[in-house]
Amino acid sequence: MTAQPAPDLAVHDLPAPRVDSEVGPLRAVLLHRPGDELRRLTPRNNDQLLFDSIPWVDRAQEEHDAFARILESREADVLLLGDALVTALADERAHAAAADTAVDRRRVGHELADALSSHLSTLDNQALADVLMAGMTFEELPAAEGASLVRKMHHPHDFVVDPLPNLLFTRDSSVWIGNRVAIASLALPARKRETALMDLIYAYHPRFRAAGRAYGAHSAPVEGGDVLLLAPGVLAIGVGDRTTPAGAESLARSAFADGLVHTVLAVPIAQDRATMHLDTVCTMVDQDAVVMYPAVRDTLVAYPLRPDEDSGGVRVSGPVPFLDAAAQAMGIDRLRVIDTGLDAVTAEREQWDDGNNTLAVAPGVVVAYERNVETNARLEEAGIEVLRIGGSELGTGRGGPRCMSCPITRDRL
Ligand SMILES: NC(=O)NCCC[C@H](N)C(=O)O
Repeated sequence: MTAQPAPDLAVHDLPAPRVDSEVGPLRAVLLHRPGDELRRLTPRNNDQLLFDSIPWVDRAQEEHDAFARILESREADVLLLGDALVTALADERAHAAAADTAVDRRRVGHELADALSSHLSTLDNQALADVLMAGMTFEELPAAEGASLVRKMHHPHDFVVDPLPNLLFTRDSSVWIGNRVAIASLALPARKRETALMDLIYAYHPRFRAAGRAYGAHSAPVEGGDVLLLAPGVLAIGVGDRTTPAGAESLARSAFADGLVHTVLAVPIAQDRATMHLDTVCTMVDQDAVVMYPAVRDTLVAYPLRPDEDSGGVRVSGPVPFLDAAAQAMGIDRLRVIDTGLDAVTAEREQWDDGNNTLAVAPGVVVAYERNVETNARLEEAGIEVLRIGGSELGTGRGGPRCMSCPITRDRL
């Protein structure tokens, strides 16, 4: 079996992939509607799978549907990752490669690996996509497959293929810079396999066939939540819990080599769960404005990187204050900071609940979680339009509207 042809896609009617900023009007975006992978979370595995509690899945889906509707109401075409994966699997090469991305021989042993691979190859596109996203337990593997020692010794509820509950955070696994896509190299074991799924989608979905790649999925870790396109030609890359210095340097090298940017600011951030990515403390809300966690406002620094014309490599300077370096690279007098400026406890609570993690749908218009009442009020006082969404269940994975979205096309400013 079993790749079935994809339905005809009117790919030419869709806006061409291209992202030059954080705030240009959003025209196409990749989201992931949370599904059965969230139903795998238990109090025993949620820490390892990077969730802080057990989400109520039906409600999470409702919250996510409302998020998608808001983006559509602002003229953004919403592509769902699950649909994109099924479409990609319609290509026989993707279907054949998919089993390899799911079968970990070291873990399941050679006997079972072969049986599992051949079982996966018999699945239709939708069923295979479901396993790739939601994983599979030993008890779900048909009894006839692989009566191995590994199978006998595992509990029936153990995973033979791990679920990927963090697919929800499409921001982290790929990033568009100009007309190229960088597939992230995710740092933690719970998310590493997301890279392989993004690789299949970008290689085999008809919509992305012409897309060039930047960086390399097997380079040092870079996660998209750390990558902010401050202005055309200017990237900020957070370096901390997830993205490593080597990852930032290798993305910079690649973006310079492709002529996508002229400056990269490598920005050290604390290696804590609360600040796992740069976009947990700072996101752009307008062409010249960010919302920022006050605790980092005056301490954030940057190491500016520029192409070294002589060596063809990367020249580094700094550290210098982040806000100054950003304004200079962006060619503006100053970067306006809407700091959440509240009392320290409220600011800390709202930062934890992704108050700083907004998604701009146009300059001065952002989507934000409604629960961050004080931060949203400060944004509105500063003239930013705030489109509120519920996130009580979505937020259990510690990510907000920016984390849950990968812009594919934004209009140029
Ligand atoms: N850009 C982001 O901050 N993404 C949120 C990712 C949350 C996810 N549970 C993780 O720990 O990777």
